[in-house]
Amino acid sequence: MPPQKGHDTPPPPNWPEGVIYLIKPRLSPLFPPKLIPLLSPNSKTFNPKAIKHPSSVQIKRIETEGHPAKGQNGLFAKSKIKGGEMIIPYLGVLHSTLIPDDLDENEIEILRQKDPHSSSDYDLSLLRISSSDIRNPFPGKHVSIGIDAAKMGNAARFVNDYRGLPIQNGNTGPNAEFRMGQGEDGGLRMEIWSLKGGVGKGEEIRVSYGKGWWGARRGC
Ligand SMILES: C[S@@+](CC[C@H](N)C(=O)[O-])C[C@H]1O[C@@H](n2cnc3c(N)ncnc32)[C@H](O)[C@@H]1O
Repeated sequence: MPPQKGHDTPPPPNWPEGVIYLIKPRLSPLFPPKLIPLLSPNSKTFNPKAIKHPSSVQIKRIETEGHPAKGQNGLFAKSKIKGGEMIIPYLGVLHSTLIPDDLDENEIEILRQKDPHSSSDYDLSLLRISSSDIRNPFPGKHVSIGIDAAKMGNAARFVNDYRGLPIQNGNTGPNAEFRMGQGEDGGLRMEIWSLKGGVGKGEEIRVSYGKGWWGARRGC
């Protein structure tokens, strides 16, 4: 089968149809060029380096009875991952929201609902800066930058949250976490790191999406 149009390179096994495989983050067409120095502090241009699929992880369909994401995919360790290792950067579309300081809560909510990324289950917050931050090129506006992997991303988009997942190696909590990091090119990015105990061969990599993520979806 020829590679799906739009992929950066042929995707890893079990990659779903309809999602574009990336080895570099992409900028949303609406991303303001003035914000690029925030992403690439060492350069005025956005020119990230390619990131290969790590041999330590694989995407697998979840068949385990009782797993709340049964029938979906998850991210699994193909070989043992030691504690405190960077497992994989989270790639997707980098997008931004500018919120004027003088908006009230209702107006902010209307702005949020207009943002197509706000309803994505694959959207991570990368950076928020207040209007008074000296790095902020938009006076009077709060800037948020996110990474949305709903339509395009790498294997990191398959990492599930630990809540409600079956016990694994005596553990029901997360074995990995999101951390802000910098690529070889100095570019700001979000990464998945193993926690202290590491991840055993064959085990699912599980993070916490945070209470806010679940609160927004459960309406609590
Ligand atoms: C970032 S995606 C994770 C990958 C997803 N399982 C897939 O196959 O594309 C987030 C989605 O995974 C599912 N998910 C992740 N963790 C979950 C959990 N602890 N309980 C139930 N669903 C979960 C939910 O459907 C959620 O919207």
